[in-house]
Amino acid sequence: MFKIKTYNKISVNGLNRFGRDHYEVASDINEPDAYILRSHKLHDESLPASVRAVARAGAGVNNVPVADYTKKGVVVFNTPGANANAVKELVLAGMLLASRGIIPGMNYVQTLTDMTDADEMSKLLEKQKSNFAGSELMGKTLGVVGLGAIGSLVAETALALGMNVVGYDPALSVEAAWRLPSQVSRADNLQSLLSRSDFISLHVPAIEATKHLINDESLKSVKEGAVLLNFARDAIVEPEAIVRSLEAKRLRQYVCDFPEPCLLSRDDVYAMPHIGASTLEAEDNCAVMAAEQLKGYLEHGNIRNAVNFPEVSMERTGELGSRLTFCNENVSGVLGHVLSVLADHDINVIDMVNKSRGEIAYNIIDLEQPPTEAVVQAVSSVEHVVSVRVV
Ligand SMILES: NC(=O)c1ccc[n+]([C@@H]2O[C@H](COP(=O)([O-])OP(=O)(O)OC[C@H]3O[C@@H](n4cnc5c(N)ncnc54)[C@H](O)[C@@H]3O)[C@@H](O)[C@H]2O)c1
Ligand SMILES: O=C(O)[C@H](O)COP(=O)(O)O
Repeated sequence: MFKIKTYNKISVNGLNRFGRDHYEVASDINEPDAYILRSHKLHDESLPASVRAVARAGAGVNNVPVADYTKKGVVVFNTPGANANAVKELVLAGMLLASRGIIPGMNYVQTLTDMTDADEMSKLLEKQKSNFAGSELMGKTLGVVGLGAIGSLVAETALALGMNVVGYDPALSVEAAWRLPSQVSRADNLQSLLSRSDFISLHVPAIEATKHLINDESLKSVKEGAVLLNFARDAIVEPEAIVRSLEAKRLRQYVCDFPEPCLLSRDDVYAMPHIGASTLEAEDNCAVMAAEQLKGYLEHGNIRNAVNFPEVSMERTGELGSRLTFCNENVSGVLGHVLSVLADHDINVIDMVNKSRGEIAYNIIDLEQPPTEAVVQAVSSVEHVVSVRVV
């Protein structure tokens, strides 16, 4: 029986993937084997020794102390791309809201509650509507910072609307580059993108390198009257610098999914309560993907879409309970040492895989027979071995 502790509201379609004959799933559970969560912040919480894996049903893992968990041999998963379409659609809404007098126009209409005559109301609205005129997206330039799962979809949609798209992503993966429409032109640096764009949309992770990427200095490069959209994370922008740029009428509008106190009560800020991924579809996609990844790891030791461990998977060759998995510090000699422990105990290896990522290595070894507790203890005692499981 595996125990899964949930944080946040996780889609039931995802949680149902954990068959209750083999899984206990609850928000309040002792000695869990794994967590499944969304934005709940784990930094200030101690981690029970029983936890072997954490699945973030979503993209950003800045709410998880990944480096610390890696040292403890805890695998951290996310669900790449599973909520990208939801965010893309909201970014599109954000661009439209910033281009047309939709919000002020609708707010104005709601002030006319004293009017009783429809003809009179119609005449008034026809007279007032010029106050809410806007402009079109077609022909404007969108700068996309970060061309991963969300950024590439935003770029594609903008092109379909007749916009020009310029992108900046110094860490672009080969896979992401293949996904990118060829019409996206490449900016050599952030300044170049900012100076060319009427709309700027941020789609980078919140990591040390992106902290306050948008600050007083970078905002100097922004084209006068540009709109900045931040559906990525609060930490990527310095909010006071945004306010200064809006006051100076350099930025025309800031549209974001991460409100902060200094941004409130301003007509030039449209702030949403972190709803980028809050659609039925995205919540299902993320939860199902997170659950399947956890199951693959807990039941078979396979790792798919971890942010801190290598991608490792191996067909089972032995019976249930005869697969040994372990992770170790990525130094030479550990695997050899473990294999000699197995040989010393007369245990034959049927199949194995060993992969590393940064400072960690991970191994799956299928054995001819289930290892005894003494064997597991002996493997756990090998220098640099961080954690061992039998599945
Ligand atoms: N508002 C929401 O509800 C919501 C939903 C999903 C994701 N997000 C946020 O959006 C981020 C991106 O999500 P994604 O699914 O596209 O992730 P992703 O990993 O597919 O893409 C991120 C891209 O950013 C690039 N990047 C990294 N550092 C960069 C830098 N300094 N400058 C430019 N590009 C850089 C990476 O190379 C990658 O291509 C997430 O990390 C999360 O913080 C928010
Ligand atoms: O990084 C993400 O996937 C988003 O910010 C979504 O967060 P949520 O799952 O809390 O809505």
